Amino acid sequence: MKRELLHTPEGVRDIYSEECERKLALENGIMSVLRTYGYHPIQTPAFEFFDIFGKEIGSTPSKDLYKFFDREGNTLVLRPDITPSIARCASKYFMDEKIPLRFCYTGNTFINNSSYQGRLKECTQSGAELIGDPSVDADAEMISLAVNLLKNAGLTDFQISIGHVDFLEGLLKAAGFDETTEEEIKDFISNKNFYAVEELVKHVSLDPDLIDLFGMLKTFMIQTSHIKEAKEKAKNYEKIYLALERLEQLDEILKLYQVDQYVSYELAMLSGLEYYTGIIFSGYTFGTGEAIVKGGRYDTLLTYFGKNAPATGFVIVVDQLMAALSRQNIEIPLANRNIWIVYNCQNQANAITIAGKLRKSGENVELMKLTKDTSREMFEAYAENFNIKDVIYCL
Ligand SMILES: N[C@@H](Cc1c[nH]c[nH+]1)C(=O)O
Repeated sequence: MKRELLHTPEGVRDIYSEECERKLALENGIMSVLRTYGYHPIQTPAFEFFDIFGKEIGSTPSKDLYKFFDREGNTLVLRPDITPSIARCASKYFMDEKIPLRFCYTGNTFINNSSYQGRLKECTQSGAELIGDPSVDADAEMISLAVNLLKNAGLTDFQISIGHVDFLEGLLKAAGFDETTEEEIKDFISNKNFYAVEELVKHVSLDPDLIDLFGMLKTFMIQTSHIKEAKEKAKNYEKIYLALERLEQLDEILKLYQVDQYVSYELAMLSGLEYYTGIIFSGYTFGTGEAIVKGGRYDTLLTYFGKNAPATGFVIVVDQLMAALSRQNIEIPLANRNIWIVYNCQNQANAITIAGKLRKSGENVELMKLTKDTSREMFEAYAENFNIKDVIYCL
């Protein structure tokens, strides 16, 4: 046998035994909370036509997509993100519906990123999308839902950082920078090099209010009092003003949901996804450098599929949440452990009858036949390793 046959490619991994049970328990927990908020489950295919994730959509860059062809010569893509698929689905099946549509899902996404720092190329996301509601109430529902999902998973120490894409967009527009300078500034920001931004801004003659607003980019965990101050300075810049006002309104509603202690505001927040048009947010905790929550408002994405509907949503990155829970020693309660019935040929009928009764009463029963290669002692020893609830011998 070739040893390589046992290997998986870089960036993907097997999940088995208890880890797999924990992951499924976590996913089920997330989905049941999403159901309590009225979200309808939906499943879309793991691969789609290339155009669903094309450049205009603003999803993952083409170089990071897994692309392949079908027999007809169509270019297909393993989904890098599930939101465009839900947008396609909502447009296809609910084109004329005017009331809000709520969908929830769990599925795997595939991004062909560089393998540095052992990043996973296949991730499980559980998420929610709320389509057809332009209001700040919908933004607040998303964020409070994300907080409650994390709390329900057992996390206590986490933060959701919230920003608005129009704060930076508005600043860049008001400053009148050319495209290259805009890109340069965005690069500085994504590398958290705010001094370079200030240097650059200092050397052009800008309204002092705008310079102050640029200065706010470097502050993490902005308080609502800062947002008020910023609004004063943004009076002549509508895009920036409205973004700040939206954040203020959001904060009020998050207080009603009693989740305000888990959120903070970050005006320099950027996302790799270009389809976002409003509030964006991501969640962090100890034990993983990557976001455990990612989301935001995408009011124009559905128009690519012919439906004119605003929308917002988010995902919990299940693998990252699993990693964080494990590093924080937070147990994921497992649904039910197995009972083993160890039997020999003569007692097969009896073993099957007992197993049937136990299964009816809700137990998980695994039948273990004793052969010439196994012994009662062997099963006794294994039972501990496999975290078995009970062993019944029919011998
Ligand atoms: N699809 C986004 C998360 C999201 C869901 N809905 C809105 N945003 C991502 O993969 O990062």
